[in-house]
Amino acid sequence: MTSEDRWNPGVRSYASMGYYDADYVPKETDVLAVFRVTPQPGVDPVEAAAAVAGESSTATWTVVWTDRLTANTHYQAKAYRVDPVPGRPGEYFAHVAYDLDLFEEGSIANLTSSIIGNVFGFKPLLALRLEDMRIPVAYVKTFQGPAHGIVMEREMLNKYGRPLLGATVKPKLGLSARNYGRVVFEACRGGLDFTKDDENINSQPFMRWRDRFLYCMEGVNRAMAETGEIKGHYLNVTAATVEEMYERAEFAKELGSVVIMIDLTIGYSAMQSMAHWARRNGVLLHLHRAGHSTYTRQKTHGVSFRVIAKWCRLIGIDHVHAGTVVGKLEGDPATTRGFYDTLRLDHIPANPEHGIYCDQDWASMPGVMPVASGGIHAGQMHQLVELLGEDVILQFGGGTIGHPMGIAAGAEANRVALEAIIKARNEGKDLLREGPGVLRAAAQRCGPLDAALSTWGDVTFDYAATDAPDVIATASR
Ligand SMILES: O=C(COP(=O)(O)O)[C@H](O)[C@H](O)COP(=O)(O)O
Ligand SMILES: [Mg+2]
Repeated sequence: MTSEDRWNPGVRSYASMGYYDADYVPKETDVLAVFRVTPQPGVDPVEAAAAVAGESSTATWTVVWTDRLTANTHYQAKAYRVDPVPGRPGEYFAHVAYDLDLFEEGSIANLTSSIIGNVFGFKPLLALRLEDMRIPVAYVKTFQGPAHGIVMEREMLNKYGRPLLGATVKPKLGLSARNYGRVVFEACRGGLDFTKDDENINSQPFMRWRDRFLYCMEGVNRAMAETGEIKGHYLNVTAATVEEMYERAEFAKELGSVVIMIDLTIGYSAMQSMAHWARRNGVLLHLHRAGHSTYTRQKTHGVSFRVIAKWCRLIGIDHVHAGTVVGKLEGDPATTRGFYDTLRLDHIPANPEHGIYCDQDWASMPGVMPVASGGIHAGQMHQLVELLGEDVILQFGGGTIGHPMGIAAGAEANRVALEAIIKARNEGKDLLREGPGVLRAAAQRCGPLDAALSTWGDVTFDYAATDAPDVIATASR
């Protein structure tokens, strides 16, 4: 191609416009993205990858002469590697590099408007999934990061050496504020560290937010007085406007709450505003990933949750739901491990077996506390600790509130099970093999745990995972 051809008016391939460069060596400061591209029949995978690079950076469908008024090649994203996905005919991993200058500092809204802006609707692609991103340290440093982070949270709560325990109040909707507060009190006095509003508890006619906050904090304060431990209830401040969320958050702080909660549905800019508020006000920020499965679960189209996890860490969330593996909701063990590593570690090397396609260096940005929640119970405690480690919040909603002897007994069962399993871990026991025996032994001295094991001990959710990594063979498949 002569340079004159490149600027002839009309339509030409994205690859020939410069959006594919097999020789490109990414710079340390580039933002990298790995997409799973499924081209339409007859569309060349390299051209499809170039189109993704083009449409997510500077290109449109035709040559435009105004490109020549810019440092065009500098601003063009470049697809530099296209590999077939193992075992998935018709799908390709396309690696794309974006110069740092394409993005506004500290803005997930801006980053996402490029990377997942238009391109997911592009007709020549049957489907498109953002699998992973490498956020360069130069860009990491433009974000606040977790309002407090894992280390600081443990200091604030004065709780070390074990996972934290929580419960989502059930039923999800319909309780009056006073009864809701009773559930909070019972669960906290029984041994949990936290209780939690559900994702869809905001300010409905059956319970307005101010009443809920008052009765929840009454429950938290009474439980703290009774147990001598710090307790919290994630007061969900999700609302229609950011102004309203600020008002609710201020009231939570005024009542002495250590934590507030938001839902992913509020959007990235609102999340960033709330993260900045949380840092300014010394209140932990819990995020429920409500809605994420609409676009994270299916392998061929959408955005992997590992990317959402990275964005959450940059945004400044302190807690984020990240899966249980053994519970009622989607969670392949290897993929979930990738999410947990992304949230907690300082440096994460590429490891396709865990769905991690790019090295990620967080440059000491604090870690986000992952939350395991959704259909878990005390009988799984050994698996949860083995699979998810220590820096995690284990949340048993039904698995506390559904206990046959009552809510405080449900909480006690979970706390005793956890402490027995942590003791066994500290003694070097093999949790997966010996864990059930450890739990049975603890249940002999704890009626509530005995009742939990006989009610739920056999409950499992054994379904094939939808979102397992595509590598040659993994232990999880
Ligand atoms: O209400 C619950 C769990 O209740 P229960 O403990 O009674 O099943 C949460 O909304 C889910 O955990 C969310 O899922 P995820 O944590 O995967 O985002
Ligand atoms: Mg829920």
